[in-house]
Formats: sequence, C-alpha cells, structure tokens
Amino acid sequence: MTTPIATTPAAPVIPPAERARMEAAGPEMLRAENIVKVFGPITALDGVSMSLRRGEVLGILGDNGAGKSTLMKILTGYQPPSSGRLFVEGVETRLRSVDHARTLGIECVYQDLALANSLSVYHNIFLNREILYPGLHVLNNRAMRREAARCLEEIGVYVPSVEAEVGSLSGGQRQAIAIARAVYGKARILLLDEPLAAMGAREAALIVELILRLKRENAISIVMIMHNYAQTLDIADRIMLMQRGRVTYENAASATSVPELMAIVRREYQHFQAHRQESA
Ligand SMILES: Nc1ncnc2c1ncn2[C@@H]1O[C@H](COP(=O)(O)OP(=O)(O)OP(=O)(O)O)[C@@H](O)[C@H]1O
Repeated sequence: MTTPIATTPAAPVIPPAERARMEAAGPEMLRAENIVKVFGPITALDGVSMSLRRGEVLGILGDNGAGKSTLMKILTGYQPPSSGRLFVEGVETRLRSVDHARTLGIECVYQDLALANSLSVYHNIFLNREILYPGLHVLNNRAMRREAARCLEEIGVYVPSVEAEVGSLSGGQRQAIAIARAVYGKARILLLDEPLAAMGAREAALIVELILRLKRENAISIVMIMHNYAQTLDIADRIMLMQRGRVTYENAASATSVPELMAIVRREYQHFQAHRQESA
C-alpha cells in the first residue's frame, strides 16, 4: 500500500496554450475541483481537479497507487470525496450513489465488466432493467432482442448473435457489450477503467474504433484510465498524469509525447525521493 505524500508538481499542470484550447472547446460536461480523499492515514487524492468537455476523450495515466481508481469511483458516485466539489454539466452536484450518477448520464465500465457470462448478449444489455410486458411480470424477450440488436448496430458493435452467451465471446466483444450496456443507459459521460487491458492488437483495435465512434457520432465524453502511454496518446484528445494522489501534468495528447511523459514521471519521482530523504 502506497502512502502518497505532498511533493511539488513536476511541471505547470496545464500549459497555457492547452488551457486556451480547452476553454474554446465544447460545453463542460464534468468538472472536479480540489478533490481530496482520505482513507485513515492514507491520502489517496490530494487536491485533484479535472474537467471534461462534450465529445472529448480524456486519458488518465499513472502508476499503481496514483489514485486513478479512487478518482473514478468518486466521479461515478461509488464513493464520496472527503472534500472538494463536483459539477455535472455546470451544476454543482453531490453524487449520492452510482444510480444517482446514472440518472445524470454518468456510466462506468469497470475492468471486471460485471457481465453475466451464462446469459445472452441481449439479457446482459438489459440486466436489471429488463423490458416486461405491460402489467405483467413476464420478460418481453422479443422486444429486448430487437432493442439490443438496434443498439449494437447503432454504435457499430458486431457479435455473432444477440442470443449468443456472453461467456462464449472474445475479450474485445465482451468489453464492447459492457460499453453498449452503458451507452444504452443513455450515458453522456462514460468512464472506462483500463478498456484495453489484456487485449490482443485486433481486439484492442475494435474497442479503440468503438471509443472514437462514440465520441464522434454520439458526442459522448469519455474518461479512460490507462497504463499504456503510447496507446493513450493515440486515442485521447487530452491526457492527465497522476502521481501519488496529485495531477502532475495535463496537456493535449497531440502536444506531448511518450518520452516527455516518461521524463515528467522520472522528475517527479526524483523530487519525491529527495523530499523523503530530507524528511528522514
Ligand atoms: N478503500 C481503501 N482503503 C484504504 N486505502 C485505499 C482504499 N482505496 C484505495 N486506497 C489507497 O489509495 C491509494 C490510491 O489507490 P488507487 O486504487 O486509487 O490507485 P490507482 O492509481 O487506481 O492504482 P492501480 O493502477 O494499481 O489500480 C493507494 O495507496 C491505495 O492503497
């Protein structure tokens, strides 16, 4: 378990040119201001601020224990911050639960995907919000099959059949089904936890294409937690680097590079070591 300590950020967090571009971009969908999250003696988030514009893809990078998942859980209403403010589409909001966040159009796809492997594709898309015949407690499978096929076609996800068992699908197809389920729930803001983890090149390409299509054609705003720098720079519009509970760098993906990010990580680490030696 890491205990983050305060260090001086390695670089100005948002370069002025990027701030100007962000301000000129579409409406702000999500904003977090000065979020702190404390677990007993551990400060998992130490004053994190972030924003997400309409139709933007933000990649959050950072080593293990940087605070990425904690931030994600706060943004989805899974857990409250210890302090700090959240704004959804410009309105200050206290997310009371994941269901509350959902009503505001915020959906999350966690790494475990939370799919029911023994159920069909369409049952998974309608899990916990099944279509019933009016006035009866009977599943309307026909309507669910039809709606699932329509939703998958709309976002360009191809599966052998909506009746296929989810457990029989590939990792990429399963990730796509989990994303489709979130999108069917009318997501305007989609948070993806390591969407390309443990995927081969072809599978990853399928998900990258889906993410870019959702952004382009559905104007969905997407936050992705990522580990792979190069992949993130390829997909995201903007990247945010987290280290020890803080945002240490933020920029347009096109304005930075893997070597630059590595140098920032190294510099911040040296800073942290020097600080630790001083306080020892
Ligand atoms: N429920 C909790 N109780 C105590 N400490 C926690 C809890 N959740 C997270 N932490 C601590 O907060 C810090 C940040 O953890 P977090 O999981 O957010 O990091 P992360 O960047 O997502 O890491 P990883 O990439 O390994 O998932 C770590 O030191 C972690 O041990």
